[in-house]
Amino acid sequence: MTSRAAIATTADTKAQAEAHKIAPRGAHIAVMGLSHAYRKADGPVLDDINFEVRPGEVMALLGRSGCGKSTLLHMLSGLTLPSQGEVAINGNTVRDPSPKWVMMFQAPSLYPWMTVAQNAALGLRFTRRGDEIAKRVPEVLGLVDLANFADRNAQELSGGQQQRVALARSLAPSPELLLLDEPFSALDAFTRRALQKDVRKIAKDLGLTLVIVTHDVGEAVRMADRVLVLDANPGRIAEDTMIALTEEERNGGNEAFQKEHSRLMGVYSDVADMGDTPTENDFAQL
Ligand SMILES: Nc1ncnc2c1ncn2[C@@H]1O[C@H](COP(=O)(O)OP(=O)(O)OP(=O)(O)O)[C@@H](O)[C@H]1O
Repeated sequence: MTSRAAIATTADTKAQAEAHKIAPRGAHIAVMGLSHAYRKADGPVLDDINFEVRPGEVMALLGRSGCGKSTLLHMLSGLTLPSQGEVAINGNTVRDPSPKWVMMFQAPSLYPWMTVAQNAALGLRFTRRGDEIAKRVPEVLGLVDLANFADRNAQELSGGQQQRVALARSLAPSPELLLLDEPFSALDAFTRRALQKDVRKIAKDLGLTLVIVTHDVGEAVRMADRVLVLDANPGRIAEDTMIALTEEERNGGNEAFQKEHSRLMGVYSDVADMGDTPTENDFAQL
């Protein structure tokens, strides 16, 4: 007789295989000698940035307000072109936005009068892949845990649920790369943590590459395999560090997490010249 555990394992494997069919392998990113000035007179916002992101890696860009994180993310997406240097994705220079790399922002920007399913379908409509909607939308709503909300109006959802719809809309065209610009910063702590965990899991299950901009050390420790800490005026990479935690440890409330959080907080404090070290209060928020 087949055991329950065996059935569960088969189902998991099938779900994973399906998930891998949904999205291709994550993108490889190479940033080479990138510098940028919005206006010559103001001097560079970013100066000589060089790094690579491996396919399937989750990378956090951590830095103080104004250090150029969003500017760098816009350059990864092709929304802004650098004054010098280049971004290459899978070996091709990025010159324009593409449905293969999608951005998510703090505001989910849904159409409130449309249903969840209609909003989730927009990415496919805009890329003229309307024929895939019937199959893809239920798949991505399942991934973001909103399968039962397909027919609800977007305005009836909570902020966290709306961000899940925005995520489903981003995932529908099967991107290789997700670029997140502080997407959870307007949410309460519990909703934020649930989304941090789920987005990392989805990226890992699908093999997507993920780059997230944040100034929240806890978010970087929970989500990232690797963190680039940016210096300001001009923005430069001051530290490139791995987060060595298991998936379970990333949930917080354990010694390994607190150690990584404390270490990264120390690095960030030094780079950002905040002159403070982690306190008991910082841990109270973990
Ligand atoms: N379109 C623009 N035109 C001119 N200057 C800009 C433009 N966008 C950003 N800047 C300037 O570039 C610098 C970096 O801005 P950016 O938004 O990239 O920083 P950030 O690290 O993402 O900040 P935050 O965490 O507050 O969002 C800032 O001094 C900002 O004023």
